[in-house]
Amino acid sequence: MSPAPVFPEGFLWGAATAAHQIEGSPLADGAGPSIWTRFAHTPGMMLNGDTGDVACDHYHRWKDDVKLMRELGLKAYRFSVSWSRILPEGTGRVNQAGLDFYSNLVDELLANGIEPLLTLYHWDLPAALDDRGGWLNPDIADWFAEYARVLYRALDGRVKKWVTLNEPWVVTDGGYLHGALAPGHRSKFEAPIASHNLMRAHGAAVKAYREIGQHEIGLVVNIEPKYPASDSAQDAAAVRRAHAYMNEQYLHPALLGHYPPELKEIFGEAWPEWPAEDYDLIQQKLDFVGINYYTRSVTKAAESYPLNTGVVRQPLGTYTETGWEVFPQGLTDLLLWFKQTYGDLPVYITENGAAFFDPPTADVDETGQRRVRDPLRIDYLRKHLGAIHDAIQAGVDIRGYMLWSFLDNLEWSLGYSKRFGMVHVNYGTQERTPKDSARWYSQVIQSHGRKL
Ligand SMILES: N#[N+]C[C@@H]1[C@@H](O)[C@H](O)[C@@H](O)[C@@H]2O[C@H]12
Repeated sequence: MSPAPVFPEGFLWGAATAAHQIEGSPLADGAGPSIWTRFAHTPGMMLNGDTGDVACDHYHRWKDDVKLMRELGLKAYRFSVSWSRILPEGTGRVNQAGLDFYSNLVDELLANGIEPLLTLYHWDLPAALDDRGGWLNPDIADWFAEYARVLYRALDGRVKKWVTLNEPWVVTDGGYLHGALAPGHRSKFEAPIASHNLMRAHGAAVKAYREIGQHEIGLVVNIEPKYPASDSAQDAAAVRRAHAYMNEQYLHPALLGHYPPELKEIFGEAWPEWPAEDYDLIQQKLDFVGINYYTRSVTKAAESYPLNTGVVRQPLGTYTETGWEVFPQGLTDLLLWFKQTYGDLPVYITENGAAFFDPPTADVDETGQRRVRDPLRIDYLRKHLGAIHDAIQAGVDIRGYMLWSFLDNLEWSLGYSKRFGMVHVNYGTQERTPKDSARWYSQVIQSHGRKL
């Protein structure tokens, strides 16, 4: 029997969400529309025509949700702020009601012994800024820093862990290259510009934090290990391109001050030469990096735009509802790569979880209590926490784990069709029901990981 895993003293056990995915009421109390308010109301963009107009109604149920977090024993909660609740036009006028919402949420978390981790940008750009070019306009670095300063001045001290951007790769790959996500652009020329401006904005926000803040700030990236489908030179080159495009495109400029050379190869004429001062702005000292991990990709050379790579489905693999292979070893491999490439910067696993089929309404067990059995999710979480522990044992400085997600929620353009929550949401009644995985995670937290 292997000894029970031991996680470091102070390891932070939590869960994560994002504003547009859970709050609902996107235009309440003076808030301005975001690109997701617009995108969701554009016919054909969202599965089943779902929108974030109601979502989990967290905008009204936040106190009960925090109470449930405490009952489940969460020590931390990662959430995002909707920029257009704070600055309805994206810059200028501050909407005090929006600021009050998040200030009250932070106070309630702290009153319940839960540490807030605040993400400034989780994809819901103010529509008013998109009208001015959004992430394609270089001025957005200043706009983002202005927004960040409003929050730093209002919340720093109560919030001690800040994140600038969530998954810049998804913002550009989904929103500017392939068009599946807001604002729905499809341009090989726009994607590198959006990526670069996201990273400039990240740097500007970190720089602003150093002038105002007293605590910690970092960047959250979604990265996944790329394994070659064969030992051919073509597949090795495909892995190199896919790895650079997803795993190095944002971490390299943020931590090393340059882009991987493969990006010029991938984008060709669409890859600009950036001024040196941009790299100085982007490469600001960080206190941590957040890694969102879900799956791996077994990668082959293939005709595709613009990477010329393909993903090979594994015949003996286990796959989630989103078609992602369950591969915990990939998380250990990735964390070891991170340490080897970027050094001993502290890491939080800021998202990890899986969508498996859960019923739209909870069952009722023999005692008359609502219940949602989700053994596949428990197995997924147990194995990935084991993979994290292996990386810790190998010397990676991992400081915490934020399960994705606290609640079932709006899975962006997939609507409510995918359930990632440890807590089930009946979207008809808004009833919350902790799934078996939530009860299991409570035990993990209480035992500090020994009861994996
Ligand atoms: N898909 N999926 C689940 C999850 C998504 O819901 C989050 O908003 C993103 O940060 C990240 O993509 C991961």
